Parts: sequence; C-alpha cells; structure tokens
Amino acid sequence: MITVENLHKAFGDNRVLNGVDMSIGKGESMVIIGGSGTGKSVLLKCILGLITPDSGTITVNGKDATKGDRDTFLAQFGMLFQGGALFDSLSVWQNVAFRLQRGPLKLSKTDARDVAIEKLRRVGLKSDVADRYPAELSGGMQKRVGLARAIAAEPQIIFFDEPTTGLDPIMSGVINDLIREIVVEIGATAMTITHDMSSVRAIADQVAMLHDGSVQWTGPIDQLEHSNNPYLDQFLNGRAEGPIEAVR
Ligand SMILES: Nc1ncnc2c1ncn2[C@@H]1O[C@H](COP(=O)(O)OP(=O)(O)OP(=O)(O)O)[C@@H](O)[C@H]1O
Repeated sequence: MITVENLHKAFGDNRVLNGVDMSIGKGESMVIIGGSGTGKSVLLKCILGLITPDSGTITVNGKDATKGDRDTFLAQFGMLFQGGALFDSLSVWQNVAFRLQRGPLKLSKTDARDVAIEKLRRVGLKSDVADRYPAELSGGMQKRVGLARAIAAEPQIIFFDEPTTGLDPIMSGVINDLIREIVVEIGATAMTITHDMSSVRAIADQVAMLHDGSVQWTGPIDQLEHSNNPYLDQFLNGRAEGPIEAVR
C-alpha cells in the first residue's frame, strides 16, 4: 500500500508537484497518465526517495518512506525502466540476477543464474539468450529482460516507467499483457507511468491523471470513459482545445 499526501516539489520557480494526493491499495495496479513534463517521473522518484520532496508525506506499507534503512526500503521494489536500461557490459542472465548477487540475501552464482533463467522463461525467453548481451537482442526482447530483472527478487511493489516506449503496437500489446499477467500472478502492487492508452487499458485497475501539479482525476479503469472530467476527456481524445494548454 502506497499513500501520497499533499506532496509538493518545486525546482526553482518551477512548481512541479503542488499538492499531490494518491493512494494505491495492496495488490492494486495504478497507472499515472498526464502530458509531458507534468511531473510523473518526479512523483515516482519522490516515492523511491531519489528526489526529496519540499513537503508532504509518503508512506509505503504504513511506514514513512523517508525514514528507516534505504536498502531495506528499496528491496521492496522492482523497476522496469524506460528503454529497459540494461547494463551493456553484463550478459542477459547477469542483468536479470543483478540484485540477487548483492546484499545480505546474496545467492551463489549458480543459484542466481538458475533463478535468472527461470524468470527469463516466465517472460517468454528461452535459456539460450542467458549468455547473450543486451545489444544482440531486439527492443521487445530487451524489454522482456528488463521485466525479468524487475521481478527477479520477487518484489512486493513494481514500478513500470513507460513500459512500451519504442515498441511497435503488437509488441506493446504482448508486453502489456505480460505485465498484467505477472502483476496478478505475484500479487504485486504496481505503479505505471505511461502515455500509451493501450497500456492503460491493459494494465490499470485504477488510473490517476496528473496535471498542473496535482491529480485532476482518479478512479477505476471502467470509469475512465465516463468521467465527465474536461482534463481527462481532452487527454483521452488528444484534442488541442480544452483546459490543458497545448504549447505550439
Ligand atoms: N532534477 C531536476 N531538476 C530540475 N528540474 C527537474 C528535475 N527533474 C525534473 N524536472 C522538471 O520537472 C518537470 C516534470 O518532469 P518529469 O520528468 O517528471 O515529467 P513527466 O511527466 O515524467 O514527463 P514525460 O512524460 O515527458 O516523461 C519538468 O519541467 C522537468 O524539467
């Protein structure tokens, strides 16, 4: 369970988050939408503690996210970064097993490799990719490797940052379905940032729309089309006219 209350963050004069309230229930999949530069990534980084908010509170499983041991806190999370963000110099299995080979719960090399191969299989990749390098894989395969890495340590919470960026519509559909399946299967709490409405429809239980520093609309996915919210309506229909100013 993640709760964000009255979160504020400015960079100089740029007030990016201006009173964000949000709650993600345990095992729930929340998708954050909103235009470019509305602060979706800043919000995600605040939750992870990579950016310090100016004010407001963030709790993860009832605990203040800014207090306590960082490593224990971060161990709860899996992340699928934009573009996969794989380490080029590590083989595929070493990328997947990255977290398993560090920290107090460190596995032996053989065990870490076995877990990596099992996770690769879970995302539809055969064991023969384990010893290849990221540069030798297609974008869709790299995304699968990123997903295998995100779930390798069996996290309670997974963040997906633009999971379908750079993929064609068919591969996007495959990755969206895989994310949904895995999130349901492991019962993880998920938070996804995306511009891709097909991801929203495939992944979300709940949706929150960020604009002008706060959540303009939030609700269950089945109410998305019937919100009567002018911001959401403009965003969903990709219209230039409406309360959201389009910079030309
Ligand atoms: N470390 C930083 N220092 C200064 N300004 C920042 C920093 N990080 C983000 N910003 C600013 O905060 C605003 C929101 O950025 P953010 O990356 O969160 O947008 P976003 O909604 O994720 O956009 P996109 O959908 O394009 O990725 C932008 O104006 C950006 O320039």
